[in-house]
Amino acid sequence: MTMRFGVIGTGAIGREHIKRISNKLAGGKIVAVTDVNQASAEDTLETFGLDATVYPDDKTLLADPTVDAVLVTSWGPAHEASVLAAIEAKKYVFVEKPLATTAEGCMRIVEAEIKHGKRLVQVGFMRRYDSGYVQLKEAIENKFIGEPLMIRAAHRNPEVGENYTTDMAIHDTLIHEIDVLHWLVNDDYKTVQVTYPKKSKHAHENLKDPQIVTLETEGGIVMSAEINVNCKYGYDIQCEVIGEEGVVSLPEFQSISFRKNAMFGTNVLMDWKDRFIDAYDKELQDFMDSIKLTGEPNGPTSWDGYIAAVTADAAIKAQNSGEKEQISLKEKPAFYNKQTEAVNA
Ligand SMILES: NC(=O)C1=CN([C@@H]2O[C@H](COP(=O)(O)OP(=O)(O)OC[C@H]3O[C@@H](n4cnc5c(N)ncnc54)[C@H](O)[C@@H]3O)[C@@H](O)[C@H]2O)C=CC1
Ligand SMILES: O=C1[C@H](O)[C@H](O)[C@@H](O)[C@H](O)[C@H]1O
Repeated sequence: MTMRFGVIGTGAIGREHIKRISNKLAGGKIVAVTDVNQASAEDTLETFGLDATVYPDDKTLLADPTVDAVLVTSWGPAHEASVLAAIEAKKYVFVEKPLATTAEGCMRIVEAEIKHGKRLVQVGFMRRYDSGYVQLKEAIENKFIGEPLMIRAAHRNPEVGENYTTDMAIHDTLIHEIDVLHWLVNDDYKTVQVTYPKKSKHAHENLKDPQIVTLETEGGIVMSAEINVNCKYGYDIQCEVIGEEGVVSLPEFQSISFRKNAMFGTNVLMDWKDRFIDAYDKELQDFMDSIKLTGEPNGPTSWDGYIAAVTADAAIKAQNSGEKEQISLKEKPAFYNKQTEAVNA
């Protein structure tokens, strides 16, 4: 049975997902698209050879009985309304981060999903499908390094535009580390603090860059995450877990090495599309496969989206206070307690 997708937001990642569902993954088909920029939606039909209907907005797209599931790949502030409308329409939803831009918005989605009675939503925290992070989690779970004590992470972009703000470093960029780091160690966050090293000359006037975010978990693990969005040299994601008896680190992205002009080196990627290309494929294939197999998606849940939103809110508070801020989560509903493994990790 082919899963028929409607796409809400045909921009950069929306097009990446249209391409992979149409040309690479098994079991999906794009049957509907919409974008507030209608020309963008129209353009996808020819660009990707889609046999799909262009709708004026998410509501009319969701009313299409041939749509089984939607991809919410619009701007973050638009996610909550589209996800709630999809749940109301009893459609499966794959939503790119953030689930919603506020913790309250995430809770509205959690409550709507619980009221519906079964999981419909998967959040696009794709790093949980990245083979490097999966290997880190296996090493930790197998006690290969003993108990994890500390984590050092870095999220480096080559550069960002003038529209990129200091708080985006948290809710748009570091949100990936916020989700994946507590998942790695299976521990809840307790506090967060933000410090600002010397400002990079490449950071625009109104941006504090780089930033160092220090997270502490309930179990006492201390995580230091560097956000550096004008590093110039590449798109570079680092993660090192220091344990009682050893250290495990993300592998460098696979590339040939070279010897030339008295130099020895390897290539560094410049774009997130390439660094996590396999993880994007796996998360969407798992979304389709697990729904077909169990009737529910089993990737990152709306509750994971809530945890990320609460933590990001506290980190943004810490950006402004300079203090160690508490991270206070509501009690996790039993509805989200079912442990699941990716169907095709
Ligand atoms: N998982 C990941 O690694 C990544 C996730 N993202 C997330 O994906 C989302 C989209 O990001 P990009 O594709 O980079 O942005 P983009 O700006 O390239 O595309 C967003 C599209 O959504 C459309 N749009 C905005 N509001 C809409 C609405 N209410 N209804 C329909 N269409 C609407 C815009 O016209 C635009 O075409 C963001 O939430 C972003 O955080 C983006 C890049 C990477
Ligand atoms: O979600 C993303 C991308 O995946 C990159 O990791 C970030 O650097 C970017 O800011 C964000 O939009």
